[in-house]
Amino acid sequence: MEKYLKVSVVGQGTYGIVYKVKCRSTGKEFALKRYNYGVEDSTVRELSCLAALKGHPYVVSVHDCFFDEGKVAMLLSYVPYTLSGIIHKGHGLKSYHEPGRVERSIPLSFVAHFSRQVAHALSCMHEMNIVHRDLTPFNVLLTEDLTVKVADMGLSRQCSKWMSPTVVTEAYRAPELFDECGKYRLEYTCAIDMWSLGVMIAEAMEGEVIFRQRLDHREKSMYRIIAETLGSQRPLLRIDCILGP
Ligand SMILES: Nc1ncnc2c1ncn2[C@@H]1O[C@H](COP(=O)(O)OP(=O)(O)OP(=O)(O)O)[C@@H](O)[C@H]1O
Repeated sequence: MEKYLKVSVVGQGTYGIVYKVKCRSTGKEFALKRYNYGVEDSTVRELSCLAALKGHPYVVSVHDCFFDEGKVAMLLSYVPYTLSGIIHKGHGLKSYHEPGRVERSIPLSFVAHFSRQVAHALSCMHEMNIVHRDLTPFNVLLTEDLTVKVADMGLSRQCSKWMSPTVVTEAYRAPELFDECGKYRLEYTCAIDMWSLGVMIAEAMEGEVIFRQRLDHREKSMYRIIAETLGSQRPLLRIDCILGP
């Protein structure tokens, strides 16, 4: 770790803290993800999935793994933007401005661009029978030139018949993970990642999180929110935005 200087904290999640660090000799920037706990299942899964996907153009690259202050730490390429930041704050979108288009927060060309790259990464993972299980706009990172880097594989694993159902951040969780009463189901496939991708595409098109508790609603199960949103009068995606006038 002496080789690197911690510059700032760039993220904090359930499993660890992520620092921006600088190599003392080359000045090159990296992200250092230091896990909160010892060598847990999630640590091993994340490392083995990232190792299996090493070299994939749309998956974050891992460069090294060592101990930092007694905890396991992983050195990753530093990727400055999150898809969430771009959708909701427009970070990094300058090069995707389309003159003459109806004003919207996210140009359609960018939606097509990120969807294709995330789908490419998922297709490669699914071919290896790896399911990501936590695909959200916070875990889809983008470089300065807006290349997608899928990150956070802490919940990723080899797909099998029965798996833990308590996965994926609620708003992006596929309906097959729970039933109408909100009870969890153990049987699902890699298809849950495709649902999460679809929800992210809808979020980018609409500029807001699609499946969420509304202030005027009483507490509802996510299953109900999904059913009511998809069954509502208002079309979720405006087809005129896709096809143009
Ligand atoms: N390679 C990276 N470059 C820059 N920022 C990163 C990188 N990896 C992660 N981050 C930032 O840190 C945040 C948390 O990282 P990550 O999702 O890997 O941690 P986690 O503890 O597994 O989180 P979660 O609670 O979502 O499971 C990300 O949302 C992102 O903002």
